[in-house]
Amino acid sequence: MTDTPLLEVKKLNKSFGPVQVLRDVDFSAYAGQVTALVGDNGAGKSTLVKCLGGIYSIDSGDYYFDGKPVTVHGPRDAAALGLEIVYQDLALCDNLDIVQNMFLGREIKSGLVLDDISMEQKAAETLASLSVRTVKSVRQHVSSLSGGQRQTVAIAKAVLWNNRVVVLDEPTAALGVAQTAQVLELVRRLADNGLAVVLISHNMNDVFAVADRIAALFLGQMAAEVRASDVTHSQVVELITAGRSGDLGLRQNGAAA
Ligand SMILES: Nc1ncnc2c1ncn2[C@@H]1O[C@H](COP(=O)(O)OP(=O)(O)OP(=O)(O)O)[C@@H](O)[C@H]1O
Repeated sequence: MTDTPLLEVKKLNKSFGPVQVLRDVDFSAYAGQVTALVGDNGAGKSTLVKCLGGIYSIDSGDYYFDGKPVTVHGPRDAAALGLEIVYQDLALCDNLDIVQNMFLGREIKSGLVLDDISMEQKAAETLASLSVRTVKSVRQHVSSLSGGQRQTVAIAKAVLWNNRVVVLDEPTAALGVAQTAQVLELVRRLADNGLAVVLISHNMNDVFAVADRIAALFLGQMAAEVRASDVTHSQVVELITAGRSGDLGLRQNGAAA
């Protein structure tokens, strides 16, 4: 495991009008690792990832990618760095098949016509590289897929474009037990393939099943960034609900200390 972050923000601040939502937030994501971003409702998780993805401009703070300072002024800048966010609503088109969804807006063309064979091959290769076996045909319409399969397609779409950081917003929120297990396996595989994965989750079982690191936001401040192996479920719950955990000692950043 490398200890140099692929993506890092320092002292990030973000307000909406008079309301300061993120205060001096430090956050890092590492290649080959899953970083769980946890926090109560309204703690600032979505706002943080939208700042990372250039959807919200930041008020102040430093953004580093591959150890170098970068400026992210919009989603295109984040996409150019290789960062993709997979939102809860997945933004898939029901009336299109898997290949069409994966290449939507970025179709491969041969001259003026769509190169369906290349796109089909690449879609199938991407799913195979992620060991996805639940999808029978890449020509299946997305409307016919289960929730877990849809999540899988959205994640595969995110990795198709050589992204280096993939942010997953509650990927198992709407799934049953078996599909949750499949999606978590996929999340783990993304990291094992070298991607930096950021997993927003409220589910402690999911977090401990796949995360290498846990970053806990509390009322817009980073309460702690810790290795998952260094903390217990109840310590993380304390960080989420109280912003601190009495017996975590110096490893936490001390937002509410
Ligand atoms: N566009 C906005 N304008 C004003 N306030 C906002 C805006 N977006 C978010 N907020 C506020 O910022 C705070 C953090 O919201 P955010 O959605 O980032 O939290 P979250 O941790 O993702 O919560 P949840 O788990 O419920 O999705 C909340 O108090 C929210 O009301």
